[in-house]
Amino acid sequence: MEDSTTLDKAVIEIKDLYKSFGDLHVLCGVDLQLNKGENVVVLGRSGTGKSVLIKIIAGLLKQDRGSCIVLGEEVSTLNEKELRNLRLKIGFSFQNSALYDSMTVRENLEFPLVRNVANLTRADINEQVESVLDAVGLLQTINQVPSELSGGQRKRIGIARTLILKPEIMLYDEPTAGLDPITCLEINELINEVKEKYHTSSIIITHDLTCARATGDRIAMLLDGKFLKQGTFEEVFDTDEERIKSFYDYNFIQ
Ligand SMILES: Nc1ncnc2c1ncn2[C@@H]1O[C@H](COP(=O)(O)OP(=O)(O)OP(=O)(O)O)[C@@H](O)[C@H]1O
Repeated sequence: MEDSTTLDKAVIEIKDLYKSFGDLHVLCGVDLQLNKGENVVVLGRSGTGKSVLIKIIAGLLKQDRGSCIVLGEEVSTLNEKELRNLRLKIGFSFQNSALYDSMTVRENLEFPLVRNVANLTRADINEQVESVLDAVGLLQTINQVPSELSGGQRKRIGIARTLILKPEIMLYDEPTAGLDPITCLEINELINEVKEKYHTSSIIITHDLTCARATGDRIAMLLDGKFLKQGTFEEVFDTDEERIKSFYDYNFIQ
């Protein structure tokens, strides 16, 4: 019997999810719950199906079996209009921040706002752009173009661009990939600040254990198509399970 208080708190509820591509069985009975205000890290080696999982959550792929309920709605049953509405409540931070190179930071941030929110005055737009830039610590870059920014700064602007629509859920795909260790720490801090300031619930996809430890209230370890273990960082890695131990050792001896 489900606990109704737990269900009320869930913003994403995935149950017994399966996804194959021909003979390639990628997800084989995945269960995952993201609660309101929580950061869940999905850890797994390359090719284990982390991106496939994110795409099912975003309605970009359909599962073969099982359910994926996001903000109370089974994603696979939504039509295009319903999907668009749902996606407005989800902020996607992708590996390449995909900013528009020809636009300034200000214009990059205005773009999603003007496109998705009706009846904003010039003052509203300025206020929201400046507020979100301030939140990511980059107000001073407002008139610069992406090519003048560092990789870490571009990542922050990418996050700001998703935050400007005030999403309830953030999906971070490899937020620290390709960044130097200090910048990685700054991005980890930012992910935690976003949770506090914007009250988001987040799934963070990574194979960076430092990021996982710094940002995850809970870690879910994806292996062979299933979550092998879920818990705090210590709970997951304090184990005799060989596959988890080797994942840990490999990451820290690189
Ligand atoms: N549309 C698709 N058609 C066929 N195979 C696919 C498709 N999408 C993903 N796959 C396969 O599913 C497997 C899981 O891919 P996925 O991109 O989810 O891995 P990942 O865990 O995100 O890896 P990485 O960390 O390298 O990004 C891979 O073998 C991939 O080739």
